[in-house]
Amino acid sequence: MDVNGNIGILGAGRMGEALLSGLLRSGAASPDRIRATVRRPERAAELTAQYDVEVSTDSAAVAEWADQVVIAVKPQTLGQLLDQIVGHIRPGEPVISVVAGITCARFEQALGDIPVVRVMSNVPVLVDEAMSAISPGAFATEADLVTAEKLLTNVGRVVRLGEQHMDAVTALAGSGPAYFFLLAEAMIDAGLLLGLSRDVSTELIVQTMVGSALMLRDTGRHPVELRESVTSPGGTTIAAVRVLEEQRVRAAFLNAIEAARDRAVELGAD
Ligand SMILES: NC(=O)C1=CN([C@@H]2O[C@H](COP(=O)(O)OP(=O)(O)OC[C@H]3O[C@@H](n4cnc5c(N)ncnc54)[C@H](OP(=O)(O)O)[C@@H]3O)[C@@H](O)[C@H]2O)C=CC1
Ligand SMILES: O=C(O)[C@@H]1CCC=N1
Repeated sequence: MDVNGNIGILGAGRMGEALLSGLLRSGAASPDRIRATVRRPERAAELTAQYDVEVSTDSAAVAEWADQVVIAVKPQTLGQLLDQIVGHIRPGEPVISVVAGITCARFEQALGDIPVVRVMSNVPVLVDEAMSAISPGAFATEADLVTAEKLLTNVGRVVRLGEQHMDAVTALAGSGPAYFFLLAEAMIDAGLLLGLSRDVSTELIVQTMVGSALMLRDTGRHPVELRESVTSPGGTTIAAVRVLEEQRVRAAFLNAIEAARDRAVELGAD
C-alpha cells in the first residue's frame, strides 16, 4: 500500500531497517522519500550503500524533512533522541513509535501536543509477516492511524487496540517470535537426542512449524481442535502431551508471558 509523503525512520536498527527494507521491497515508497538515522556514522554509511537511501546521524534534520516519523530506538536511548528532535517535528506530523513500553503520553510530554501512534510490531517484519498493533495518543486523528496502517500493512498485519493493551501485545506478539524460536531449538535438540542429524532435525521441525502456523492462520480452526486432530487414542501425541502437562509447560507460558508484560510496564516507567 502506497505511503504518502516523506518517511523518516529514526533508529534504523533491527526493527527500523526491517521496516525500511519492507517499504522498499513492497514499492510503497521510493528511496528518495525515505530517510533514516542511526547513532554511528559507519552504520549510516553501510545502510546508505545497501539501500540507496539517505541515512545519517542527524535526527533533527530528518524530523524536519519528514511528513511522518517512525521512532525505533531502544527504550533506554529514547531520552537522548527526544532531546535531539524536540522542536523539529512539524505541526501535524505524526510520530509513530515502535518503542516497547513507552506510552503516547511520554512522547506528548517530551515533544508537545503532537499526534502519536504507538505501535508494537515484531521481527517477522523481515519477511513481511509482522503482527502489529497500533493505538492512538491524545492528539492522533483517524488520518494518523491510517498513515500508520499504510506503513505497517506493507510488512504484515495490523490491528487497532486501546493503549491499555499495548504491554500485553508486547509480551505476546513483540516477544512472541522468541518463544517460537526457543521451542524450535528445543524440538531440534530432541531430534538429536533421537539420533537424527542436526540438518535433518532442523528441516523436519522448521517445516512442521511453518505448516502448523499456516493451518492455524488459514483454516481459522481453534488450536484445540487442530491439536485433537493430531492426537490419536492410545497414540504417540497423547504420550507427549501427558509429559508436557506434567512439566507444567502451559503454566510456564502463562508465567513467562506475564513476566514479559510486567517488564514492558517497568520499561515504560523508567
Ligand atoms: N527486536 C524486536 O524483535 C522488537 C523490537 N521492538 C522495539 O523496537 C525498538 C528497536 O529495537 P531493535 O531494532 O531491536 O534495536 P536495535 O538496537 O537493533 O536498533 C536501535 C537503533 O537505534 C539507533 N539509535 C540509537 N540512538 C539513536 C539516536 N539518538 N538517533 C538515531 N538513532 C539512534 C541505533 O543506532 P546504532 O546502530 O548506530 O547504534 C540502532 O540502529 C525498541 O524500542 C524495541 O523495544 C519492538 C518489537 C520487536
Ligand atoms: O525484548 C524486548 O524488549 C523487545 C520488545 C519486544 C521484542 N523485543
